[in-house]
Amino acid sequence: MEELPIRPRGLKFQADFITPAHEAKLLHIFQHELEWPESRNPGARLSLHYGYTFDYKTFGIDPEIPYKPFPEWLRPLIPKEGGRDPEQVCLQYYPPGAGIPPHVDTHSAYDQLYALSLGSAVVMQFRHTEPAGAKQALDGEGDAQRESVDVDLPPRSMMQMSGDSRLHWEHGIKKRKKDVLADGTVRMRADRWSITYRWLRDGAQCECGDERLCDTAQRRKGIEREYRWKQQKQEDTVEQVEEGKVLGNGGSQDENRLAGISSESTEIDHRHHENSNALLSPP
Ligand SMILES: O=C(O)CCC(=O)C(=O)O
Ligand SMILES: [Fe+2]
Repeated sequence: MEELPIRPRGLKFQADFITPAHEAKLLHIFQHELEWPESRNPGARLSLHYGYTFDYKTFGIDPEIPYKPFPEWLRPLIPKEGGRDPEQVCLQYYPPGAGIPPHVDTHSAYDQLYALSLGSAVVMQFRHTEPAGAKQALDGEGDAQRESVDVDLPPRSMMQMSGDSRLHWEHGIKKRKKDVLADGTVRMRADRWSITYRWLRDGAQCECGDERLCDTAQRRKGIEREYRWKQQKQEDTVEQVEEGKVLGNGGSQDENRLAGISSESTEIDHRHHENSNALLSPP
């Protein structure tokens, strides 16, 4: 696959991964043979999952949910570069006007990531937030700087998110019925399907260290903070004993929670975390 010569780096692309005739057969299957879940909100994105289900409590495969074998039509659509079959494949349907909020696919859970587009073309936004103080001349926003890049996803194209595009940029699709292209053309959206392929990361820990986007880095930071907090508490206690002060019971439950850590970890669905600056609770 060819890497696109753009920021974010690491975005690889293959146009015409399948023929229009093959695509037409798939769309027929998607529209007439598959049972889609009932939509809670009319006009929203729908998802069907194949393979294993990831458990966000244990950060491993959910043993409660049986493996769902890949259907025959899916087999020829699996990218070969992955080496082995992906552990998880997600088919999504986007009616015109549907989107997916900006997110990064959970770092610790998943390693490689590919997505095949079918039906309508759509514009996907990649965005990157540079922490305050970084030199790049980007759009200023508060103390951080945000860069946004539109990537057009034509039908039948396969995209791989690797490197920066996988780990350090968020991606999403705006909820709207039309896209405005780089040359100003307004393009109406129609029905779109995508197939996302995910390979589980060995050991379920990511080493990228990006505290904005990486759940492993965020969890480690939380544990480190708690450790420092406990150390400090111990040192204070020793000082108090030495000074002959009266001791409390070592801190209430509330105090023992991590200080200053928000934990809004929004899930797009059960297999997939929408990014937030989420910090997980200590294990
Ligand atoms: O619809 C797509 O092309 C990608 C969707 C996505 O970002 C995801 O499922 O994680
Ligand atoms: Fe994603």
